[in-house]
Formats: sequence, C-alpha cells, structure tokens
Amino acid sequence: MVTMGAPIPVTVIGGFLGAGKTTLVNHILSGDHGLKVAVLVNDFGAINIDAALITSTEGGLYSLSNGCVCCGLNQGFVEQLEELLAARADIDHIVIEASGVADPARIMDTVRYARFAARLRADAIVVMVDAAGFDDAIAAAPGLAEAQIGSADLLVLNKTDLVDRNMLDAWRARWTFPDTRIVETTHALVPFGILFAGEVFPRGVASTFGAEPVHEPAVSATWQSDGAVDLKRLQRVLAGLPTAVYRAKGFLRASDGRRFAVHLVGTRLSFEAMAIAPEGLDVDNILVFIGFGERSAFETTLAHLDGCAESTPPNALS
Ligand SMILES: Nc1nc2c(ncn2[C@@H]2O[C@H](COP(=O)(O)OP(=O)(O)OP(=O)(O)O)[C@@H](O)[C@H]2O)c(=O)[nH]1
Repeated sequence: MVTMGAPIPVTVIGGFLGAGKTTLVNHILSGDHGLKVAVLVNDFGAINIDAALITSTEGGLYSLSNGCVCCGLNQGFVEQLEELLAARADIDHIVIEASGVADPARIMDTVRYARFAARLRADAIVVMVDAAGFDDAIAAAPGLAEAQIGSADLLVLNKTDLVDRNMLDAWRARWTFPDTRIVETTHALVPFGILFAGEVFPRGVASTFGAEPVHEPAVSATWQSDGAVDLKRLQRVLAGLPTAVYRAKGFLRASDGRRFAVHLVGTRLSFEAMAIAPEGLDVDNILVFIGFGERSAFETTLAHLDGCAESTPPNALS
C-alpha cells in the first residue's frame, strides 16, 4: 500500500534583479537547520547562471549536498515539480528561487494546483529587497518591484550594510504596515527560525498592486568566450553600460589564471574571487545581461565585450 506523508511546504523566494535571492539560497543550502531542502532555480536568460552561482550542490541535477537537492526550472515548472516529487520521498521543504523579473505569486499559484493538493503546501512567498537599490529597480521596470513586494508574506530588507538607519526607516514607512512581517539582513542571513517557522504567514504588506506591471518586457543577452579576458578593459566596458542594462552576472578568467564571479546590480559592480571554476559551464568567460528596453543597447554591449577576449564563440540575444 502506498502511504502519503503530509504535504511538503514550499517557499518561493522572489524579488527584483540582484536583490539577494541566490545569496539567500546559498545561506539555506549551507545552513544548519536540520532540514532536507530541495531548491529549484528559475533564472532569466539563456544560461542558468544562478545554478552555477549556487555553491553547495556538489554539481548536477538532484545532487545531494547538506541534505539538499538542486535543479533548474526552465523546462516546464509543473514537470519539474512532478519529477522532483517522484525522485525524492525524503524532502522536508522545497524552496523555489524565482527570477528577478518574475511575479512570485504566479509561481506559488502553480504550487496550489489541484494536482499537488495532497503533496505540496504553499508555505510562504519571501521577497528580497535591495535596500540600496529599490528606487533604481522601480525606475528600471515601473510596477514590477512594487508588485513583487505586494505579493510577499515575508519581506527581507537586504543589503542593510549599504544604507543608513534613516533610509531603512524611510523605506519601511513608505512600503510597509506596522504589522508587516519583515526582517532586515546583510547578505541575506535570514534566521532559519523565521524562514522555516512552519506557519502560514499572514499577509502584511501595504501595497495591493492589482494592476499588471507596466514595465517593458525584460531582455537578456549572453556573452561568452574562451581564454583569458583583459580585466581592465572589461571593467571599463561594464562601468559604461547603457542604462537599459540593469543586471549582469557571470564568471571570468583573468590572464593570471584567477577566476571571478562578476555581479553588476544597477551601477554597483563587484568581482568575487573564486577558488575553483564554476560547475556546469563549458566556457571560461560568460556574462548574462538582463534589463529592459531596446535590444540594440544589449547588442552594443556584446560588441564592446568582444574586444576584451582572446576568442569569442557566437553570442546570443534571447
Ligand atoms: N553589500 C551587499 N551585497 C550583497 C548583499 N546581499 C547580496 N549581495 C550581493 O549582491 C549581488 C547580487 O546578489 P544575488 O544573490 O546574486 O542576487 P539575486 O537576487 O539572486 O540576483 P538575480 O538572480 O540576478 O535577480 C551579489 O554580488 C551579492 O554578493 C548584502 O547584504 N550586502
């Protein structure tokens, strides 16, 4: 006889481009919470950079690390969930990382489909906010970041190291009610007692943005090359990107052999040294650009980057 356990709780992590979703996923995957957590990553763009940025998976689909599973979410979300449920009977919690341009509420709607009713339970929509970049996010894609926070059961006001107390208080006064569930973090260090509280959070966000976001469709472009890149030239290109490009992320190899994870969020650029090459990518350098507006801005960016590398396979707009 087949016995069914209790439905598995599902947390969706949403929030605008670069707010800190993957950082939160890494915190969960490396954390000491005693739960077997399966993570589904829904990245925007041709290549799932987020899956490669997740550091604790020991590689590949359904690989086990710290009791966790990881897989990509691109080919049909329902099928992915079905596959995961069929493959694993021992999962305590499922975490879905939405892309930065997704509406996390829509993802949770899928979790609530009748077919999953006995197997999954919508636990919470956790929405990350870049405390230093929220105004830029609104300017880049009017309506989207507001809609994302409007669907939150728990808000995570992240990157508090980049702003002062007055700015945090002003943000809270503008966007939340006094009883909104909200935690302030640096590097997405949300306490597990809050994240996996085992309760369904009451809705508590000031905004109820019913209207469809009015932003232009998101655009992504991918640049890749083999061999080393000239970091100084590349830094100059990334410092002068058109405003249509809001987010860049990926990996680079410098001429001295060092490898870096690269993040651009708005105008903030960072290079993070990596001890080993990222898993699952078969080129030395790859950068995915995401933003809103004219595709030509992205094409120009790719052309400028070609001057920074030794050899360059065909690049792609998607
Ligand atoms: N200063 C600072 N940087 C942070 C903090 N949290 C995350 N970051 C950095 O912000 C950048 C983007 O973080 P991610 O976790 O990749 O953001 P994301 O929301 O997953 O990005 P997308 O998936 O592209 O939407 C990275 O360089 C992180 O290291 C923080 O609290 N403070």
